[in-house]
Amino acid sequence: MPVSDSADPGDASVAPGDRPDDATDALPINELFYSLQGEGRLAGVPSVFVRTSGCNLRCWFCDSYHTSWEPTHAWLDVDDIVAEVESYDAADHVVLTGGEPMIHDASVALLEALDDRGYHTTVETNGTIVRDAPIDLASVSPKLASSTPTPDRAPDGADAGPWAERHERDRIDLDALAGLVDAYEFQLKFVVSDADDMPEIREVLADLRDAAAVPIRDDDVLLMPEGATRERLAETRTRVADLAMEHGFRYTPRLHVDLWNDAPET
Ligand SMILES: C[S@@+](CC[C@H](N)C(=O)[O-])C[C@H]1O[C@@H](n2cnc3c(N)ncnc32)[C@H](O)[C@@H]1O
Ligand SMILES: Nc1nc2[nH]cc(C(=O)O)c2c(=O)[nH]1
Ligand code: SF4
Ligand SMILES: [Mg+2]
Repeated sequence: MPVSDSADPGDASVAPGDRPDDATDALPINELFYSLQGEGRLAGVPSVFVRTSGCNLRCWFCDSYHTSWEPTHAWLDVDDIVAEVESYDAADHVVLTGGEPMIHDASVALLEALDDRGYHTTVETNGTIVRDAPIDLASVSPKLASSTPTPDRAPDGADAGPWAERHERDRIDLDALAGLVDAYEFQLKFVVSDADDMPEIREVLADLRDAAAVPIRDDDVLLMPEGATRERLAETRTRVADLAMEHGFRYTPRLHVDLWNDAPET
């Protein structure tokens, strides 16, 4: 279901002005669709994707530009989202993603409603916000320095502007990361462009192992090649696979890019 219509000015969240007054349990939804989980330890599992709009970060490479740099969405009540999810009869997994789904209070109500109906829930999150919700897999993708937008490195036509500083300030929050790994089944999914990313991954991991109460195994750590197109993935995936073997971490493909070139609703 394509549901993007109203445009926003592109601040951290979505513009409050276009939110219906009675929308206590509503979410700004950019798209809702049925596909295969393309990433991580559940890659290949048929899943319904609920993509919220609005993000507190601005990765230069964001493959969901219309939820971050230029957010678009329609406001949907949680009940209506659940009904749409239920219309995909074959699915028993739901992936809540964005944008950053954890910036929205109503994500908790949605996850509770999905849990009540027996769905397995994955939340795709940048790991900067912790909420208490029924999450079966916290798919945490901490953002490295190489994700920070700069005047030379921003999506086409976008102005990194104040986001360079803000993204850099907010992208790693060790307390939030520790809160997530302590509370939920988790995977840590790092977007990797090249070998220069590895020292920071090892540093974040060492700090997180100190901060967390639970063990973080090397196979909880996934290296995902940076690339929103087949062409770009062809440049990154083999070197990222080699890095996974060299460091003893897990590699994750991006099946939806291989299969559908990351077209909308895939
Ligand atoms: C669009 S984000 C939404 C969830 C959350 N904001 C986050 O970043 O984890 C979904 C996933 O796509 C990854 N991602 C975004 N752009 C990418 C790109 N160009 N190449 C590889 N992974 C990318 C993110 O790191 C995250 O794991
Ligand atoms: N097929 C498919 N799998 C995905 N796994 C995580 C995604 C996301 O954008 O969060 C995603 C996505 O956009 N499509
Ligand atoms: S944190 Fe996620 S949604 Fe936000 S800009 Fe980065 S990849 Fe895009
Ligand atoms: Mg995606």
